[in-house]
Amino acid sequence: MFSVVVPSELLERSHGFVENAGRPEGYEAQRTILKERDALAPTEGLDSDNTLYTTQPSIRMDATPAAFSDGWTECLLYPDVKALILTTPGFPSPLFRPSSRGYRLGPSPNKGRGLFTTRKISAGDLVLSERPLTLTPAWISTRVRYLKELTAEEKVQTQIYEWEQTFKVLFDRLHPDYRTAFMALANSHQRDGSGPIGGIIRTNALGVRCLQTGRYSAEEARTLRRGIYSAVCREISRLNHSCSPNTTAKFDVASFSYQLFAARDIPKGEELKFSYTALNALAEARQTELEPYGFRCTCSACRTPESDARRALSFVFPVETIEDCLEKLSLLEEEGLQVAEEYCETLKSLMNLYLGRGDVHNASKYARKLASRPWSPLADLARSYPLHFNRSRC
Ligand SMILES: C[S@@+](CC[C@H](N)C(=O)[O-])C[C@H]1O[C@@H](n2cnc3c(N)ncnc32)[C@H](O)[C@@H]1O
Repeated sequence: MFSVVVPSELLERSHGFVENAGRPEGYEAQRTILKERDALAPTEGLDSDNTLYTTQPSIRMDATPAAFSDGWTECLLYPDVKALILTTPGFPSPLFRPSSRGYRLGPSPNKGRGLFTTRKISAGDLVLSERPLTLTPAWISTRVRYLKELTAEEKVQTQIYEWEQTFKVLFDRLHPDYRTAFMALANSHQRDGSGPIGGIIRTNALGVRCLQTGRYSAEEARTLRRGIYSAVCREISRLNHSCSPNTTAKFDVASFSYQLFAARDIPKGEELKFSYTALNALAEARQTELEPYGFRCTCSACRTPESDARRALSFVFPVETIEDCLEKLSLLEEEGLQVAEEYCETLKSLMNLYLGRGDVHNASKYARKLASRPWSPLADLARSYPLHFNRSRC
């Protein structure tokens, strides 16, 4: 008998076509997962290593999506994360929505379907907000007992099979309308052993990094995805990828929603896209990151030979003088990287440099620009500066 905790890194390997995919013979699972009836029940006394199925925010058993339009999320999470959610100030606050719907779902050439604007959307505007259908850990420690020594791929396949059983319980808890929406999403993991639910999660999940409770170090979160969650959304998961994205998304714990913002002005009819990869990665590294999604990116950054050098430079460019900052902003803009935190950092530097010169007019201009990037933690800082804000946009 062999007993192994399969590291999450192994899971990353299976994509594309895997020969002999599926559950290897001869293993015995020993997971314990808690199903919960009362979403508001305290978490004290629960085993901190066992995940919990919970509906958040708490709803009545007979709730329907039509009657409760803000929706709710079926979650699989560790008890300390549930405690963090329940004690977040304002939770569960109602969804914050744009004044009118400004997008539609439609066919996107060679990309399946995607979201397109139905009116002009301005930089910094909220495009949509929604509660995810599901929220699951990006990494679950699963101890599996084997009756024979397995190959590395067989271990991965066993783990994938186990995950599917776990996800199936979550899926069965979804409201029938949500189940239909979930199953209608794309699945790029049809031939690597992933089950139908795990495949959809792997194809569509957006990372949630703000549910860290201190159990894991920043390094563990970064390299092993410990404490990071995956949210599958009905709408935002429809966004296709671009290396120069015109939107970015952020999870808000208080309203328990994913929010999508326009990173720059977007004309009517343009496809909304966000980035599935690290923004500072170079073209070949981005293509490698995209392999599990089953496509090669052909966006303009991937087709422009000078892009790599410009992208690399734009992330290391100094911000010591006003001229540096303006040059850096224009490099990032040429790369279409207004969503990068580096862009916001540069706006902050400009604001401070102009303030240092006593130039309140220009300091205010960049403070306003920073304040209109609500996805950045620096936006609040800009709003708190006693500058001459006015209503005009910059
Ligand atoms: C999260 S889904 C995006 C929505 C999907 N297009 C749909 O029809 O629901 C991810 C999948 O969309 C497709 N996709 C996303 N971005 C793409 C791109 N830039 N080029 C080609 N296909 C893309 C790939 O099939 C990928 O596995």
